[in-house]
Amino acid sequence: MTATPLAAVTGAEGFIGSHLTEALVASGHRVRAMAQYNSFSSYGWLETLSPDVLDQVEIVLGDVRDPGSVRGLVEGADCVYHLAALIAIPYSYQAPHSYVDTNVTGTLNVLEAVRAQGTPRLVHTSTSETYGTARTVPITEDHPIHTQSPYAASKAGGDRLADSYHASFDTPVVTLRPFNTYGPRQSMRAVIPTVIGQVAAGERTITLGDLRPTRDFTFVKDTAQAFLAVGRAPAERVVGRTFNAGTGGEISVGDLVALIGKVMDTALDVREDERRLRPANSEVMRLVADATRLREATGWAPAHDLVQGLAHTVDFFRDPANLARYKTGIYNI
Ligand SMILES: C[C@H]1O[C@H](OP(=O)(O)OP(=O)(O)OC[C@H]2O[C@@H](n3cnc4c(=O)[nH]c(N)nc43)[C@H](O)[C@@H]2O)[C@@H](O)[C@@H](O)C1=O
Repeated sequence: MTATPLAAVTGAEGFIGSHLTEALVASGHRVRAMAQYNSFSSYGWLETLSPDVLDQVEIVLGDVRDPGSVRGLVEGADCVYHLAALIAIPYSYQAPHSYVDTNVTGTLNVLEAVRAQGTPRLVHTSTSETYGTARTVPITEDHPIHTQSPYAASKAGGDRLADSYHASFDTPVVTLRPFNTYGPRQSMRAVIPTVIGQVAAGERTITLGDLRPTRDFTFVKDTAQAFLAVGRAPAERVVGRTFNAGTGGEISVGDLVALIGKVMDTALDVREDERRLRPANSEVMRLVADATRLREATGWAPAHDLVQGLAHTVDFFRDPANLARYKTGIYNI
């Protein structure tokens, strides 16, 4: 009898991490999930997972900035999924040091722990933001890196460290680069929950920042499957490589508002509020994924189109119990 594989997940209490935790359990893993202690809630979204899932989850409190807690998390794991990060782009202009501490030093701590333990696989999380405004679309992994925010720079720093550990120590790292992921449990600060929340509150004129940027919105359950796919693919196909995870679709923020209105059966007007604009030249204007490499290496393909994913997301945010959780402090920035 083979032992149940143990996956260790940083950022498990967050948006994508909680969906990944569910997907790992559904595919036969035990999960050691690291949740960051905070004064609102210890276990974030992990608290909301079903008892059947939680039966297979060992929750440890820790922080990627603390090498000791990362070492404890990684011990004995068959695969480590590193998702913990500060993710809010606007806040990175105000608190860049925090982003370097968590996204660069935190990643270094994970790499060191994996190296010391000889963990068979590390899946490191990058972001489409590292490409900056697309020079050519769709964006392949060979597109130049152009970091237009401290957030993007901190994530690219983590990516470079991951590459260097593979080159220097043969650390078995795979880098997954998700494009804009959305869905249930996403922070209300992100654009899709912001719009759904305004409509649900009875607004018919939606106020946002820049309406022109285009994005490749990818449903969170598809992103979670992309993590699983690179976590279990044969090493020779994925280790030492970077993979985009996105649908290849493209929609502007303005058109997205109209589409959410359609899904919610509500006609919407939209207004730009210049206080929400990002600093000059910092907004990434265009991101569209070419995920051919991921599909060829693992067979991954998204199972939800934008309308289907938005419908699931609207259902989640319409449930008062879910909305109440945001008010009691379960959120991720
Ligand atoms: C891949 C990437 O994905 C996320 O970053 P994000 O792109 O900021 O995500 P979003 O879905 O909130 O914005 C999409 C677009 O919508 C624009 N936008 C306009 N007006 C508002 C507005 O009023 N609010 C927000 N939140 N966005 C707005 C905004 O400027 C952007 O062009 C992070 O998780 C990040 O960690 C990450 O790596």
